[in-house]
Amino acid sequence: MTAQIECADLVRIFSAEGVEVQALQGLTLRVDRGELTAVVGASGSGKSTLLSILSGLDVPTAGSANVAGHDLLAMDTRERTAYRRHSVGFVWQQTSRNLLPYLTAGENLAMALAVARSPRRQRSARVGELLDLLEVGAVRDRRPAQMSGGQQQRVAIAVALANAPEVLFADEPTGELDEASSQLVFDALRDVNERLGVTVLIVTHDQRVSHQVRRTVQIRDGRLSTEVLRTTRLDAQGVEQHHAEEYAVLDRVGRLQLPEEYLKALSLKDLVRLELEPDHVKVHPTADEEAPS
Ligand SMILES: Nc1ncnc2c1ncn2[C@@H]1O[C@H](COP(=O)(O)OP(=O)(O)OP(=O)(O)O)[C@@H](O)[C@H]1O
Repeated sequence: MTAQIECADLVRIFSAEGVEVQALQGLTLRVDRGELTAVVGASGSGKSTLLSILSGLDVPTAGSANVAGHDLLAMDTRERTAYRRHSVGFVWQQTSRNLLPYLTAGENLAMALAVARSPRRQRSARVGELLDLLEVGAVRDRRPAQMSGGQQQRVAIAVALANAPEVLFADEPTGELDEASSQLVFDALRDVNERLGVTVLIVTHDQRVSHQVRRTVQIRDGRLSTEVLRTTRLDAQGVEQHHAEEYAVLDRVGRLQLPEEYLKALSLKDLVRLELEPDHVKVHPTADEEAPS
């Protein structure tokens, strides 16, 4: 498989009024071409910082980042603009960032196609095709305020696909939607991923996204901590069974983050005792009297 997004040891330090904040602390992530992946994490974990870097809006303090064959640290301003215009697409949480309020769905899309330099004579047909793909052909002549939240986001996905991007980034795409509309938007993202083969990265604080995608990676304190992989199998009756398994991410130097509930359940802190067994590693809490003074 070819990597479509590859970040290694990403560090981003912000300095404000003499205080340093390490938003990313050595984050490593690989997403293969055609994958549909979600990045989840609590507020402040570093999700927006990662997305700003991947979308070419920000540069990391250290590490490497490569998207669709572009080295994001080596690009000059012109290459950065071309990268954003031709290689990647964006869907943001707020409609106002995705669609112009005074244009209809069709006009928004036609404008995105013009910016993407799509041949003029094919534009009208492309508008129809993309709106139909997202099942929002019926709102072609409506302005955003005349659409439901779910329709706005699906039109936004159509607009994001206007430049036929290799990678689609979606930042909290369901943040302002109810459960039913969120489902439609996730279905739409899954559909464009499957039908067009575009690599999709969804960034969200909503843990429920892991039911919607095959792979969910969790950021904690600016680093990947766990990964949930969902698989679908057919049972003996031929009925689809979904199975989700959570893995801890082990980085190149052997660091891993234990899930917070494990730390709490066994009061694990500061020092733990490790024991190597033939096929696994045990982690024991250290009793106070055991701990070196
Ligand atoms: N421009 C900045 N200057 C200073 N600190 C920043 C800046 N941007 C982000 N941070 C800090 O970096 C850390 C990670 O922030 P980030 O916005 O990436 O998290 P997040 O997971 O996207 O959070 P949220 O879900 O609330 O948007 C936070 O501690 C944040 O306060």
